[in-house]
Amino acid sequence: MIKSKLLWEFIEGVDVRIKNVTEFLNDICPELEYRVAKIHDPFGPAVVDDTMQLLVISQETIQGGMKINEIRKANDLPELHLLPLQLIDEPNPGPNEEKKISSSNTRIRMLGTVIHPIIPNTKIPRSPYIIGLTGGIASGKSGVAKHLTDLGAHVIYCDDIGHEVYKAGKPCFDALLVYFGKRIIADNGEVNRKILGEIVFSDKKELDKLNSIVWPHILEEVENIINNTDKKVVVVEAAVMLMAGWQNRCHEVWTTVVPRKEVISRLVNRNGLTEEQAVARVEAQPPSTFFVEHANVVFCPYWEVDYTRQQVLKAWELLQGRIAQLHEGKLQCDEGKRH
Ligand SMILES: CC(C)(COP(=O)(O)OP(=O)(O)OC[C@H]1O[C@@H](n2cnc3c(N)ncnc32)[C@H](O)[C@@H]1O)[C@@H](O)C(=O)NCCC(=O)NCCS
Ligand SMILES: Nc1ncnc2c1ncn2[C@@H]1O[C@H](COP(=O)(O)OP(=O)(O)OP(=O)(O)O)[C@@H](O)[C@H]1O
Repeated sequence: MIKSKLLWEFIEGVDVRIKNVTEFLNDICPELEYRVAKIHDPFGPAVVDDTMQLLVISQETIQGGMKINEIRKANDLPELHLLPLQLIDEPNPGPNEEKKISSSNTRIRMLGTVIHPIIPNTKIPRSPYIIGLTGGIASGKSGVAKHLTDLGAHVIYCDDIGHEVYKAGKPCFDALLVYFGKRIIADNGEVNRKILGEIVFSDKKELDKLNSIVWPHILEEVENIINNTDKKVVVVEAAVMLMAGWQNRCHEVWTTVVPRKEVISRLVNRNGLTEEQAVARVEAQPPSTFFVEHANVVFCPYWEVDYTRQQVLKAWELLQGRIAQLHEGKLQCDEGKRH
């Protein structure tokens, strides 16, 4: 049920939420007798429990309360007295936030902030500071990367490097030709990515092989660029960051998430896929929760572009504070050379 909610990936597991509710109830009234129930549909025990008398609801869920009474009636149970509570206004709603106090607003406000603590990476030099930017297909990574470029970061696009490393004459070209054969070579003598894509995205074994050939060369090129930049912050944009284990070469991982429905509609509009093909592409990838679980900072490029920019600006300003702390010695990182 929670998957229909905005930024549901931030919602804690049901057991944690039950524990928090229980602690809250104990805190405000230790004598209270209560039972906290997990619900798997919009009604829960309210439609079957004959000991219940009263249902406390919010003004916006009155319809739900009436539906519960309808079902109780059909189940030969007495109707519940409905007690609607007034909604409390959000005193300072930001753009795209709800006008009432709500947990959606709390989740929106987490965007651009550190949601999982940053464990100092002592295996890489402290400068430049490396951000791994990842996320699912069409989740807005490139847009976020562009805002970061505007703010002064050096952005490395791994998709582009991936295309470069198997250009004719480059290190991976022969290896791909030997393994996949002439069928992947276009008339102009270059690798035909459309054909290669069709082969690897329909066969995991082939994708693993392609990755094993190409990833070490992408990483080498990324390290090369990092070693030669004069920027203080480098952003490595890679959809495959976490699958390739490149986060170990970063100080932080940032990710983008947008609702699944929106991703599918972008794939249909941007990539010209049918809805069925778009769903298949999304399902072939790790779920959005995977990216959020592994990320320190999350963006949701779902609304107007300027609002994405605001999320990125917030993250950037907070990042400057962390980098300053690192240089004051409050956070630890190795001084040594990158390897
Ligand atoms: C499979 C290939 C030939 C498809 O080329 P094509 O031009 O059609 O797509 P493009 O490179 O622009 O990638 C589009 C998207 O596909 C996804 N994707 C690409 N490679 C992979 C991969 N190895 N594993 C999972 N998803 C991938 C990403 O979401 C990416 O943003 C090409 O992506 C490729 O050579 N991939 C292997 C190298 C790689 O991992 N590159 C990604 C580095 S981030
Ligand atoms: N805030 C936004 N509002 C509306 N559309 C957006 C927004 N951000 C991105 N888009 C659109 O969504 C699509 C995907 O965005 P983008 O290319 O940045 O994603 P991506 O994660 O880099 O994609 P991929 O990895 O698939 O190349 C683009 O067509 C872009 O115009």
